[in-house]
Amino acid sequence: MAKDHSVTQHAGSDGQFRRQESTFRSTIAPGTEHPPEKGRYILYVALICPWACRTLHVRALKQLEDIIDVAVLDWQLTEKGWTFNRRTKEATGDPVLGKQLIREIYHHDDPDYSLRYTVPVLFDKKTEKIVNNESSEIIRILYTAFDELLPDGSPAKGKTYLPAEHAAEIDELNGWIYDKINNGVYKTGFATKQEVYEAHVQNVFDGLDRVESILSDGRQYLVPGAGLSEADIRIYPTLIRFDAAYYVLFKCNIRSIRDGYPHIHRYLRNLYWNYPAFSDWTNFEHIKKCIQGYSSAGAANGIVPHGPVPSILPL
Ligand SMILES: N[C@@H](CCC(=O)N[C@@H](CS)C(=O)NCC(=O)O)C(=O)O
Repeated sequence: MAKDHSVTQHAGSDGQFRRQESTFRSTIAPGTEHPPEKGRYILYVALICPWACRTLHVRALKQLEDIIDVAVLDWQLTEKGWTFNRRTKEATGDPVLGKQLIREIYHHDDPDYSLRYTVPVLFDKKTEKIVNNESSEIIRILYTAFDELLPDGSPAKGKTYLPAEHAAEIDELNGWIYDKINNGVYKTGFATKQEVYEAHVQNVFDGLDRVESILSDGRQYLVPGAGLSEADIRIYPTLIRFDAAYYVLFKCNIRSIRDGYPHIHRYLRNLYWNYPAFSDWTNFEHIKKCIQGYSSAGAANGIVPHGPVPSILPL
């Protein structure tokens, strides 16, 4: 059996949080161990998690709701990791193996697995194996792997969010947005030394300043020529959680999006209000509860912060 690590410890002795490399990195393709098949795969997710939600947004954009199943975990990251507790109406339990904890899914595949038990997990119900636990790869799998199963005439068929002619530009944005914003908020929030926190919080706001300046020409998408693209899909889950969660929980509070970044705020509300694939899979209740979930040992005292009110402003 794998030895346990501490789920609640995120930073090393130098006060720095370093995200581990995901280890399940297979794909879904015809003729492989994991061929595309309706109803064969399930995504294990927590709705508080931005990495998991990017896979849900793509699942919805690609109209794969009838093809790939979803299991929603409880909102709280406990000392045993994510659980299948069913305290909210969204929580599904584990419909495949009937497990109680996400770590049991990992150990079902690999009894020796001893790294972090993260979501999302893309799981093959037939082989009972984890296909992939890296969201940036899962979304790319979803762009194409199931296209042959989509009905003819479906606008999602053949639609990729990484068009070849814009791939380099999207990758360039992904690189620094990951470092400064997506992962930047975690590096800030999990820092356990003041000077480490100070450096990272500045980095987050440098990143937001840069995004604000890109969007200041009024564009609706980060790469206008590509329309909605992976760059937007990857930044959205962090931006939508920013004021409700990261501003409070991770002390990313130099400015809020709502009051400090008019162009990002406009851009974010456009994505939320005009794309059900984003809003349907944005659950502010779970997002706000995560503050309680992540801070059980800290000053949160089990209280879920009330604001911001409303959770998102109208367009
Ligand atoms: N590289 C992974 C990161 C996923 C990740 O860190 N998920 C967090 C939730 S937001 C998690 O499950 N954390 C549990 C833990 O670290 O114990 C991905 O993008 O898929």
